[in-house]
Amino acid sequence: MTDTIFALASAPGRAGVAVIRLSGPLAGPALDALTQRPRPAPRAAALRRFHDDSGAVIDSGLALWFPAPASFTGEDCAELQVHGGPAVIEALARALEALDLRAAGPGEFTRRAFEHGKLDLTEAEGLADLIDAETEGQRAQALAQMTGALRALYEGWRTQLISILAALEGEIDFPDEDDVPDHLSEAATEPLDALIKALAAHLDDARRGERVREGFAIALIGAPNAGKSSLLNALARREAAIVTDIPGTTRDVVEVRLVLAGFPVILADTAGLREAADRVEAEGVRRALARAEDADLRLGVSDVSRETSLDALHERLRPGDALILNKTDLAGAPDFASPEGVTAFPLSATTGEGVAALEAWLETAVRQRLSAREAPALSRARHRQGVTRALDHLTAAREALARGPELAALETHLAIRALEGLTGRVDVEDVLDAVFSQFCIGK
Ligand SMILES: Nc1nc2c(c(=O)[nH]1)N(C=O)[C@@H](CNc1ccc(C(=O)N[C@@H](CCC(=O)O)C(=O)O)cc1)CN2
Repeated sequence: MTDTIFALASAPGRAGVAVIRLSGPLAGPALDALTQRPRPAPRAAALRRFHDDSGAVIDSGLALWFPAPASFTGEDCAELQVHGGPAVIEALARALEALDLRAAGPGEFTRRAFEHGKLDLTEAEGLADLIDAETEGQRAQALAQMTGALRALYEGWRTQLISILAALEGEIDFPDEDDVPDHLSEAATEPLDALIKALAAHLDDARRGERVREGFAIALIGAPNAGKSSLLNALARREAAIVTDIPGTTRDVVEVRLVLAGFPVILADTAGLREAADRVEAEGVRRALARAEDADLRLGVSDVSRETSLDALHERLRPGDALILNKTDLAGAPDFASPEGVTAFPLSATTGEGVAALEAWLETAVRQRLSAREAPALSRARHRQGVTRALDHLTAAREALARGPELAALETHLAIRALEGLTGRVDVEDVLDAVFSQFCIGK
């Protein structure tokens, strides 16, 4: 028989109310034993006293009963909404253990919901992301995924592939020598081409969904003492990085997290780019360059009161990046050209003059690059790998068509399997373990 599990579903610590959730065949009997009263009507809250095995009252609170299959997990479930004190929760946990229930591990409730078909793997991931969401953009993306946006997309592709596969298999079973190429082109070529296009477009999204989930990376780069750390502090509105007038003060990468336009942003200050004085600084410069390379957007910072040529900095910037002409308080309005597609911002990180204009521009840039589109975005490396694998098999299927249906059918079948791995239709035990172990206890 399946274990019956319980867990604190609300956050641990003192709180107004704590929610303890039960799932499994003993949920109903445990509720009866704790309350010593008739079970509440399904999904309706009832005020009850909760007793331990000696009959002593632990607390009074709300009891809820969710009979299978109409529950979050699809099993019999119950909820105890009690006073949120650590001793209350501890005493209830001991009473539940005495009734043969066991404490749940991370993600166990959601895993049971998945196993009972209440949600697919992408929806479970969306639920985990919703719990982790700290910004509005993350919340909106996670909610869409939790309510089936990616599931619908991947299941839709799978359905189309199944009819393509049926056409190819029909061709294998009943070959019609005369018009095989025609038949195949009608039944498979065009739909395959359309799907290849759709999967490629889904992948070619500048990693938008992953950026929303993990953070949009902005790197500050420039010569030593150009004012990168001062700018980081000005944008973070706190003294996150050490600022001195000694060139080479920042040796490693310093990160701050910001929210711009409702999206998470990781702003990284890096070591100044110059011939390093020692091995530690050299490593700092190497890390600075690597960070600049990987960032979604670069802010090239220059000191216009001292620097005479920005050529070296220009080389590191790409269209869409910004050139910061810093220290206008010392130099006045600077006269430097910026590379093609790079926006220049004269400002003073110390006085704050011009910083608001940069902030407004950054906010627009992040919004433009990360805002939701009509089609849902893939949000994890797992999705990217699965869709890439499906696309590779579809491309192989398309190429194989010219040589008859057999190989094309095999490759189409493999593409279907790749999509089924994404939604969790085919059990991939290690993938399930990886997904559900990221959940908190009680979810
Ligand atoms: N107190 C409490 N609040 C909560 C949850 C919970 O478990 N308990 N949730 C937990 O995540 C979220 C709500 N999600 C839920 C999802 C499905 C069902 C559920 O019972 N589904 C049944 C019946 C649906 C119906 O009555 O229409 C089903 O799908 O069959 C309950 C909560 C957020 N708030």
